[in-house]
This record gives sequence, C-alpha cells and structure tokens, in this order.
Amino acid sequence: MGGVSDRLSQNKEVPPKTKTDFRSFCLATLMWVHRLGPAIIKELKVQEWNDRVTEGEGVIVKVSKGSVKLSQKEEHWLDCYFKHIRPEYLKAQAPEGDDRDRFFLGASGLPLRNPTADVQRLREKYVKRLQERPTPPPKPQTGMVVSPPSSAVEEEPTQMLERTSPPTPVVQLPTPRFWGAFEDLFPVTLDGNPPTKAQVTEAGFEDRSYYYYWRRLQYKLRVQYIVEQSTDRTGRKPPAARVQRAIAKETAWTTNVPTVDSVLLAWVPCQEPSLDTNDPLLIASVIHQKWKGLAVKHFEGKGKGVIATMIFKKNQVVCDYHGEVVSKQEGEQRLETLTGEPSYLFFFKGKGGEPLCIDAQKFPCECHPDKETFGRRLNHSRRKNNVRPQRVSLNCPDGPRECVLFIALRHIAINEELLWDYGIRRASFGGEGRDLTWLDD
Ligand SMILES: C[S@@+](CC[C@H](N)C(=O)[O-])C[C@H]1O[C@@H](n2cnc3c(N)ncnc32)[C@H](O)[C@@H]1O
Repeated sequence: MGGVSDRLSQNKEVPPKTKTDFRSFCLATLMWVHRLGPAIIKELKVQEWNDRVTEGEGVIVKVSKGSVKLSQKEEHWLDCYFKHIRPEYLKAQAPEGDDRDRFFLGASGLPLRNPTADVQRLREKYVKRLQERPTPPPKPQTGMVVSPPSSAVEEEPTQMLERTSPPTPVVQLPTPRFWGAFEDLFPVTLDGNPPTKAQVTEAGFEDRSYYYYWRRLQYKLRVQYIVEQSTDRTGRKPPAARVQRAIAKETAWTTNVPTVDSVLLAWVPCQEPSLDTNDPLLIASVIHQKWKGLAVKHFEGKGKGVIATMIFKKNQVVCDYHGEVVSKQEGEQRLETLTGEPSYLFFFKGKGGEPLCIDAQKFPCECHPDKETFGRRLNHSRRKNNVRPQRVSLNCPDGPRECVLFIALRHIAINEELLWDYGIRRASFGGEGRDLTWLDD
C-alpha cells in the first residue's frame, strides 16, 4: 500500500478499486494495529483529524472514547485517504446527505456503515491473491518502459502500483500516446527542471520531442501563474511593469522564463460566473445549510476558520453567508450593541441597490440549531483571499431570497483555509482599523 500512497500523494491515477482497498487498509490499521472498535472508527470526525497534534515521532488523534497515537507513516496513509480519496467520494453525495463531519465515507459520499466488512473483504482478497500467486514476476530492467497500457491498470491495480508487471520493450513511441507515462515519471511543475537527456534515455524515451513538450507545458504553467500573480483585485489587465516585477520575483527560474509579452497575451478578463438562480441543488444547499467539502478548524490567533476538504474549482460556489437578512439601519443598530466580541454582520447592497445586512451573530441560528453555518466562520485576508462574496437573488420555493454566496477565486486545494477580503483596512473607520492586528493590508 506504500506504492498506492505514493501515487496518491503525487496525484497520479489510481483505479477506484484500489482506492477502496486503500481505505480498507487505513481502517485495518486502526482496527488491527490500534485496536479501535468499528463504532469509534465510524464516528471519527474530520474535525478530530484536523485537530490532531504532533507528539514525538507521531500524532495524537482524539476519538470519541479517548485518543490514538499514530506513527508518521500511519498518519501519512490516513492523510492520503483524507486528501485524495475522501474528496472524490464527497463529489458523489446528494445534497440531502449529511456527510460533513465524518472522516470515513463510502464511495456514495455517505458515512461508512460497516468498517468490519470492508476490512474483511480486503483480507480475503489478499489471502486469495497470495494463494493464487505462482512465481514472482520478473523485475523491470533498466532501459525498459515500465508503463502497462491503462486497460491493464484497471484489471490488476497492484501490478501497476508495485511496478512488478513484465516490462514492455523500448520502441520508438509516438509522442501523444505515451506522454502520460512520460509525465508520470517526470511531472511538470512550476519550479522543477526538465529531465536530463540521460534520464530520458534511461527511462526508455529516445524521442527528444518529450523533452520539448515538457518544457512547453512548464512554460504555460508559469505564464498562467504570473497572470494570476500580477492581476489585482480590480481584475483589470496588469501593466507590463507589474508583470515584469512578478517575473523578477521568481529568482529560482533560470531557464524557460516567460516573457512579459507572453503573459500579457495569455491574460483574459476574469469572467463573472453566471449563477443559475433556479438551481435546485444550490437552493437546497442554502435552505438546509448543507455544504460539501468544508470543515471548521481552530487557528491559533484567529479563532475558528474554515478549510476545504475537497478541491474547489475556480468560480465554484463554496457556501453562503447565512443569517438573518435585515435592513442596513437595523444592522447598524445591532452593531452598536456589540461590545468587543467579533462581529458577524455582513453589509451589502441587495437587488436594486437596497442596503441590507446579514446578521449571523447568533450561533447556532434559530433555523438550524444543530448546524455549523460555515459562512460566518470564514476569516479575512486581503492578500491571500481565495473566495469572494457575490450577491444573488435565489428563486426559492417560498419566494426570492437575498443571498451572499462565496465563490472560489481560483483553484482551492484540500486543507487550504478559505479566506475573503472583508474590505476593511487599517485606515477604515477613521483610523480605528489600525487597532485590528489581524488586518494584512
Ligand atoms: C466573521 S468572524 C470569522 C470567524 C471567527 N474567527 C470565529 O472564530 O468565529 C470575524 C472575526 O474573526 C477574527 N478574524 C477574522 N480574520 C482574521 C484573521 N485573518 N486573523 C485573526 N483573526 C481574524 C476577528 O476577530 C473577526 O472579528
């Protein structure tokens, strides 16, 4: 399973069956090595996983009845499941399901029902395989391409993962067909270097076009990165000087450095996402406050905040700012009554420019007494904001509802904290803002 966790951490393809096996393997670790009962495992919460603390060479995870100490390796396995498998299961889940806090989910996105049966299945599968295995397959030799076609990968996942299948002899490969195998061996990254000629030849890729393609993809990646770095919150096309400064900051890039012109050419205006105000899923999520892929986490010096537990794509709706919608005037009066505690009042302009306020001060809210409403927990950052608020009028069954949705400004990775720009600066409120130590302007 070490091979599987390596592939998962490197974002390489892993067949669904192997992912299920890997989840069972994590369950088996908790059951067999740490003697946790299935009921405790089923109850394990995302929050408990996120709140794990390092102790010596391992980590302590609080569980419903006590705690468990995992080794670094075991932590790595469980984290691989959490970061690379669970988010996929979350995608499958219908909005009615309440997935949000369970660590172990089934492929349907719902909480895992029978960990014992899962572990048993895994055990039987491997015992059977060991009994059936004839003689060990030959080890791959150097100068061979060790990448079976993807159909073979589906049928016999462990062969691919342990790289024990008989190697395919080197042939002159057409570029597009085998690019995947090349990229697996030499992933294209923002800061990496292309493989040397010797490495390429050793891996069985004689054709120089792979090398050039690698560089071209890295160039595109870098151009896109500089576009993002040099475009400010106004979303307007950046001036050449700003692009030049953003490029100059990347001192580690010594070759394959994008030119200012190529960045300006690649720049396109940021598209306002067109939200479907009749979307039943969106409406259900707002009404029932069931948002996928989010978890609350405690941050030192910030209090609570929200992290992503699945990937969010640019322009995807993350959650809403849930609370009581009142007039701006009413909101200001409520603000006056606050004495030093954090404010959860969101002022905005509703449909037709009407000044409104969403009051999320009360927790839990009356309409969802058993729920963590995520929007109110999002912290501020001007510099590292990755979501932005957008006002919409949703066509809910009981009539139009004024809403503020948080939209991903870019690709958001798992475990990343969700941050939005509150629009407050140190100079705000006639300079009163300078007392707010957490502002990063
Ligand atoms: C809407 S609440 C955000 C959630 C809040 N952290 C909590 O625990 O519920 C706003 C308050 O969070 C805190 N906060 C927001 N962003 C912060 C940041 N970047 N660093 C530290 N505190 C922050 C401030 O106290 C602010 O008044």
